[in-house]
Amino acid sequence: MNLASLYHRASAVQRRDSKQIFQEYIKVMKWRADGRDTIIDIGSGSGNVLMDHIYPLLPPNFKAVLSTDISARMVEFARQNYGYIKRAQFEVLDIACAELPHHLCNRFDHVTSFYCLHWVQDQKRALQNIRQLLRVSGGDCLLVFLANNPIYDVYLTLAKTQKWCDYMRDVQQFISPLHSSSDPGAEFSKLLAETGFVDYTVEIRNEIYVYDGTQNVKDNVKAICPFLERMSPAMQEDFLDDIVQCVADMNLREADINTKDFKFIAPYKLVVVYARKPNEFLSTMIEETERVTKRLM
Ligand SMILES: C[S@@+](CC[C@H](N)C(=O)[O-])C[C@H]1O[C@@H](n2cnc3c(N)ncnc32)[C@H](O)[C@@H]1O
Ligand SMILES: CC(C)=CCC/C(C)=C/CC/C(C)=C/C(=O)O
Repeated sequence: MNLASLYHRASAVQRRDSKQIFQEYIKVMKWRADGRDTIIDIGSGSGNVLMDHIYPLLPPNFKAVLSTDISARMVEFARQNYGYIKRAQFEVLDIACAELPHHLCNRFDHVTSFYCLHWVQDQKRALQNIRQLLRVSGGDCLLVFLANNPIYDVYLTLAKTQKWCDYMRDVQQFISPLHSSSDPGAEFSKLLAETGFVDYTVEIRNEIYVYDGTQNVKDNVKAICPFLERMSPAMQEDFLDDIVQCVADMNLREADINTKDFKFIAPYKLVVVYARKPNEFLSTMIEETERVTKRLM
């Protein structure tokens, strides 16, 4: 994702869910007795959720918050817009990378991530890295991401058409790994156990978001759709029109008598994970086992 300024403006559902869930979990998270917490946020995008909704709720004397994203353009946009915040830092980071930069290992009291992990196909790798970001003993993470969303069915439908298949051959890479899971909670819980988290909850929340107006839903799709940058501007408009028609064919579009436009209904499943890293002894054992396993592979 690279359209930072558009995402900054067209990300209402992401802001709504992230803010609400953080307000709930702030009471559950294990904040340091000295209040000097360090936080890293994964997939911060334009930084609006982290800086406008999470940062103001952090303990008053927290030490630092690191905003990270795989996209250098997103990181630069966030730095331009929020770099004035003294305790905020900004860094490019692929949470599914094979090896974490050494300076990030075992450094953070908390890992947060909002609306990012459904973009990551290797979620086990991501969880291993998240665990390694946390301080050796303890530390916790709050992860909020999509299990499924109708936009993925729209992508899969259009990818089969003669008209768009050439632009969407890698469509599967952009579908949430849990989109077609019959039990996303169990699937992700298994990953958490396999990556050494011993104390965790996984909630699957059935949510709905209503997009008012055709242009609004187009802007929200445009902000996150990975295929548009492969098309000319004229083709982009045609593609967005076909997305809207596909949504209508799925009976997710309703006439809005007040505006003579339409409302677009998006029912989706949201995964909310809260997990704590085990104590030092157990952590060390797990990391040693992982190192030996890697050497034997
Ligand atoms: C939908 S945005 C979410 C932004 C912000 N967290 C929010 O809640 O609005 C998803 C972000 O995840 C980033 N992303 C995708 N894959 C990633 C990866 N492997 N590692 C880190 N960030 C990634 C994208 O570049 C994008 O900025
Ligand atoms: C009715 C309908 C399909 C509306 C489009 C919903 C939409 C824009 C979903 C985006 C989901 C997503 C991948 C969000 C993100 O990563 O931030």
